[in-house]
Amino acid sequence: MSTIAAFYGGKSILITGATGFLGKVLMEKLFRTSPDLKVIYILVRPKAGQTLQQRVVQILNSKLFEKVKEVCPNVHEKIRAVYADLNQNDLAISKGDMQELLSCTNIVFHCAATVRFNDHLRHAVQLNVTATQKLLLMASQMPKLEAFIHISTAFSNCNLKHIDEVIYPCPVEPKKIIDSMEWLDDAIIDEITPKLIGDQPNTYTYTKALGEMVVHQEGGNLNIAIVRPSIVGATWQEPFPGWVDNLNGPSGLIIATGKGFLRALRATPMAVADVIPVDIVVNLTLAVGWYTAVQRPKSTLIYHCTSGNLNPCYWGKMGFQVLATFEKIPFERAFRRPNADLTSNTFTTQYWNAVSHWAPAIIYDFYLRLTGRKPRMTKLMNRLLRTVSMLEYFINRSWEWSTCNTEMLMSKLSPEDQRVFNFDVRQLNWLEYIENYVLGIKKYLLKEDMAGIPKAKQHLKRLRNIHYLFNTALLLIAWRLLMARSQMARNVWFFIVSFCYKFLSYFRAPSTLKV
Ligand SMILES: CCCCCCCCCCCCCCCCCCCCCCCCCC(=O)SCCNC(=O)CCNC(=O)[C@H](O)C(C)(C)COP(=O)(O)OP(=O)(O)OC[C@H]1O[C@@H](n2cnc3c(N)ncnc32)[C@H](O)[C@@H]1OP(=O)(O)O
Ligand SMILES: NC(=O)C1=CN([C@@H]2O[C@H](COP(=O)(O)OP(=O)(O)OC[C@H]3O[C@@H](n4cnc5c(N)ncnc54)[C@H](OP(=O)(O)O)[C@@H]3O)[C@@H](O)[C@H]2O)C=CC1
Repeated sequence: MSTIAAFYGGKSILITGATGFLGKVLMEKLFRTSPDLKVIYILVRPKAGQTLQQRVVQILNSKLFEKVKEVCPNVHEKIRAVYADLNQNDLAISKGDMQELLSCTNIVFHCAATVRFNDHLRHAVQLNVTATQKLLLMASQMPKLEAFIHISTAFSNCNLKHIDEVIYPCPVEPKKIIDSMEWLDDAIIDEITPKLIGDQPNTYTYTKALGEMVVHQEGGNLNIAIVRPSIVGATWQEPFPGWVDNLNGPSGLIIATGKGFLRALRATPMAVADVIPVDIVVNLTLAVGWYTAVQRPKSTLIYHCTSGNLNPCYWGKMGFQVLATFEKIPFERAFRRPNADLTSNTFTTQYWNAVSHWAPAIIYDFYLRLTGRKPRMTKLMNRLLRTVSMLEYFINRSWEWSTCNTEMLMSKLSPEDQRVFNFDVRQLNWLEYIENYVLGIKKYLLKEDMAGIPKAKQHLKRLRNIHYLFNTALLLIAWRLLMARSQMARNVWFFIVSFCYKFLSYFRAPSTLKV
């Protein structure tokens, strides 16, 4: 029997961000391995016209939870959705709910965050810093609390090249930032944001670093640990390979490449693609929860959940494998054939942007206009290239994360726990993982049917023929124009034609002799 699974049995667990990518996989694993847990409280807000209950039902009815429903048939009774909005100062939790949470919770997993790189600083601070502060305050009033696990990111200190499992000081104290957000107006915040974030690339990594500092400063006597995952990708093994349900990290760019929109990317092929499967992150997080509660380490331990130092994959290799997978498993209704280049040269990137992104988009919009339809490709391209520019920082650099605490924890696990809560990234086969990732995007994100693959392949063949035809026509037109204007071009043309003629006559002569 797994010690970790047994530990969560009978426990009341509070999860924030349970409706997010990581939160859902965390909840699934908890129910699957510890079906006898008492209750999982999830802090949820209504969204997109759905009530809390509708959101929970939607999650439970998804493919991700199919196995859980077999192992834990009464799973719906064990989830308690609590209305909360972490954007509000009091978190908008009702008095009754608050009392229940305070008196019953044994473990807190704080996953909620805004992960948007370009979020307004006020909003990012509210969610990633102030809400963390409020949750710590709540946790300090929970008499039965055994551990508080905070999910941060390995990129919270991405202004450094080598990152240890420690909290680095912030140039401005989080408390001062929180205070200033209360009285500064949006325009002034916009103005000072670049100065405040300094050498951090965006408000997300900046506020995640502030969030860690808040945990460090205001954790008091709580039993706290911080997990820092790198770029979280689709599931590796559990509950099944390739599950993913949002565009974050590489997923959006894989779609854009597979659909033929993205044909070139400013990325360093030899930079480490520090992607980590979401089930590895979840297994580590649950092991950390157990260890923190049972061993009660004297200080707050930080765990890096990264792949680069133990089993590195590079952006070049990843791109190559993604393209190879499209040969076998193409996406439907592609705009162009998937074929992209990675280049670290800015000039080449601009050239490819003009030739491979803007030109086809403008031509296609022209065609749409001619056929009486609304042009949309240039707008889409604009958004795509803006997104790409936001991600470029992370695909042109490599970082080194030390993983001493993570390795220490692995060594403390029994062989059974190492199997059930496997977070050994050395066992991951990248080629297989990437193939399953692309397949998972097709199935679970794009919701495309596998039966449509032959048709998608035919569509790509048609696109290839159009591509060849278009290029040939373009070449002929260019040549015709050149011939009309340049004597030199005419001379070259004459030389080529007479050479071909002589070449053919040479072969014709012996064959005529034979006859
Ligand atoms: C041999 C060689 C062969 C070579 C072959 C070459 C082959 C090449 C193969 C290529 C594949 C392999 C390479 C993969 C590279 C991966 C890089 C990953 C780096 C990630 C690092 C993460 C590190 C930090 C990790 C963390 O700790 S954080 C967790 C990660 N956090 C995020 O990933 C948030 C990202 N997003 C945003 O930050 C916001 O989204 C924002 C983007 C600002 C827009 O923001 P905005 O302009 O305001 O507009 P939106 O409305 O948001 O979006 C506007 C529209 O863009 C859509 N869209 C949102 N996102 C994405 C996204 N990703 N990708 C694509 N589209 C996206 C959205 O759907 C909407 O489309 P629509 O619905 O309009 O059609
Ligand atoms: N994805 C990645 O690549 C990485 C993620 N991380 C960290 O992992 C954690 C989880 O990320 P991930 O699952 O990918 O992110 P998602 O964007 O998928 O999920 C974010 C979660 O936070 C919730 N949330 C956001 N705003 C509020 C609010 N005002 N009130 C209540 N809940 C709110 C969302 O709820 P709702 O559904 O209502 O929007 C959602 O459940 C984050 O802390 C992130 O920083 C770290 C490294 C990489």
